[in-house]
Amino acid sequence: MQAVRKLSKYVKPYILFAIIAPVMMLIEVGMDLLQPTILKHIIDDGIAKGDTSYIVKMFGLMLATSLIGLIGGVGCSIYASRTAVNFSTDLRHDLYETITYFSNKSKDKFTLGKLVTNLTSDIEMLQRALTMLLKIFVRGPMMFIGAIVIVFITARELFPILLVVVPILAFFMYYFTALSGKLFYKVQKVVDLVNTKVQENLAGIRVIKAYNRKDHQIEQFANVNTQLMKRSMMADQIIGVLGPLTMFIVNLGIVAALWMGAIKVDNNTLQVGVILAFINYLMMVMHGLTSSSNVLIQLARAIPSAERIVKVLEEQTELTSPKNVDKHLINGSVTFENVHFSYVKETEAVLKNISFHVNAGETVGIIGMTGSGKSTLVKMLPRLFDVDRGVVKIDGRNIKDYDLQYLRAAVGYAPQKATLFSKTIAENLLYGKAEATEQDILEALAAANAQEFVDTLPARNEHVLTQGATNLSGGQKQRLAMARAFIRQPQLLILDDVTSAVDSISEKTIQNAITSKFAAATKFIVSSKISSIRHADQIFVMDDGQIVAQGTHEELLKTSPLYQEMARTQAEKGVTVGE
Ligand SMILES: Nc1ncnc2c1ncn2[C@@H]1O[C@H](COP(=O)(O)OP(=O)(O)OP(=O)(O)O)[C@@H](O)[C@H]1O
Repeated sequence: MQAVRKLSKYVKPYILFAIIAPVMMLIEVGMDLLQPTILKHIIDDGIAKGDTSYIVKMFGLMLATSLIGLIGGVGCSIYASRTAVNFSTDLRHDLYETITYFSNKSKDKFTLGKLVTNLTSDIEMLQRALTMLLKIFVRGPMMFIGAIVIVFITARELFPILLVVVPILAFFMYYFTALSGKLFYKVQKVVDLVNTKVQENLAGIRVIKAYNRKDHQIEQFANVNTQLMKRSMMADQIIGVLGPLTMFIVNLGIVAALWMGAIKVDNNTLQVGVILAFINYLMMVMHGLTSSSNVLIQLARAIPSAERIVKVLEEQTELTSPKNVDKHLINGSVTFENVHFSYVKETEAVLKNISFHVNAGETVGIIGMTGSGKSTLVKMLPRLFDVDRGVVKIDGRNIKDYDLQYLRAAVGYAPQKATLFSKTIAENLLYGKAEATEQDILEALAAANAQEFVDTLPARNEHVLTQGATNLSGGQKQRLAMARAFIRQPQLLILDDVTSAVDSISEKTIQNAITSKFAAATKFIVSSKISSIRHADQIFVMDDGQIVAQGTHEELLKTSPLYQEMARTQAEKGVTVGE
């Protein structure tokens, strides 16, 4: 419930609509409540007495109240949906923004499937709940209370029936409403699982096909799908009992009213119109209660959604950016002092006691076994993750003391996995530098040795990439990702294993371009190939989260057994280690 209160601020800008909607609903309910009484008068004072002009007058009144009720109902629907749609649009916007600013740790914590559920079905659930709340929350109780009061005033002879029927109805409504909250919470959990599975399977569809795991994946999906089916079925069936059950109780009430009424009419102590009006009001009592309970069920379903959304909105980004810091020009010298880092708290560190200093403009090669922490080390520079212990400094200043945006603007980072967007090549490069000119784009593409293949595409720079850039080869993707880092003209250039899928001739061209065009930038080149880093000013050899050796290519060939081993195996495999 606290989550609902926290989200109520999103209704505030539309508070006027949110007030008008229930007021309009009051008008509709008021008119609805008048109908049975008018009917009673038509029967008892008009038809029974043969007073035609009275009957016509009452029909006119009935029509007028119906029309006013219609205006109230339509008005309520319009304003309720205006409030709810605006509420959900604003909330979706904020949620999306929050997720965009998530730290990588937060992104790993909330799975993609959960975040997609948050942005789609959770918000939709809240929108529906709000619409119902504004439309029906007034209608239900008003109709319920109004009908009871009118029966007490106009059909007191049959009032005892209400005294029996209403508590029974109320008990069942309460019971089912409480139950539905628990049931739908369980359903939502499986919806998360289904979304995560869909997301994962679709993203990895090529691997699944290549490894002939289609049947296995379909079977896995079928399992979660069956779980969802079972839980949804259980929830729907249990909640589905409520409707017929309430109708049954009301029917018993009608039978009792007819029986009691018939005796009283026979004794001339009751008029027929009163019985008819009572039956109508009894139905209204039931509708009032059912719609109130429907709103409560919808709210109960929306509460877990609200809680999940609030959890995302309140996720503390561990990365904080200091305010109003002076933005002196970044030169690019880098110092790591006793840096420790682990992705998951209380697990073995991925970076252990890393210390080094790199002068601005130097090239650092990072090589090591798979999983030794190379990518993790370079991710500390643009603060994709923050160190657990120790300090990372740029130009002698702790990177946490830099404005985050400013710091990142100085870094050109081409990650190991070339993530490109389903936009044109030019637009993808503009992610690196929004204000880049056509000339900048051409130069960046040339430096990444990508111009040649881009020129062969029919629309060249305007060639639209598919989602995940599946219409490019691995090496082409890597070259575009590199061009995106180059176009920034960064002070710190980080290339994380970006030439693994690039042929050796192209790699040589790229290396030459980096040396000539980015002479002033400090360059971190992660690679598993010695040929990619052998000219670096310093090479770090990493093993199990530590820098186990450091020096130039020639020095390491003499001093580091691990480096020697890598050089030997790469030479045996025919990988060029030297020129
Ligand atoms: N997001 C993450 N969450 C948890 N653990 C992670 C995450 N990313 C990497 N790791 C773990 O951290 C360790 C170091 O990973 P890292 O990617 O830095 O290695 P690497 O040396 O770059 O490997 P490779 O050469 O295979 O790219 C590995 O054991 C890996 O499983």
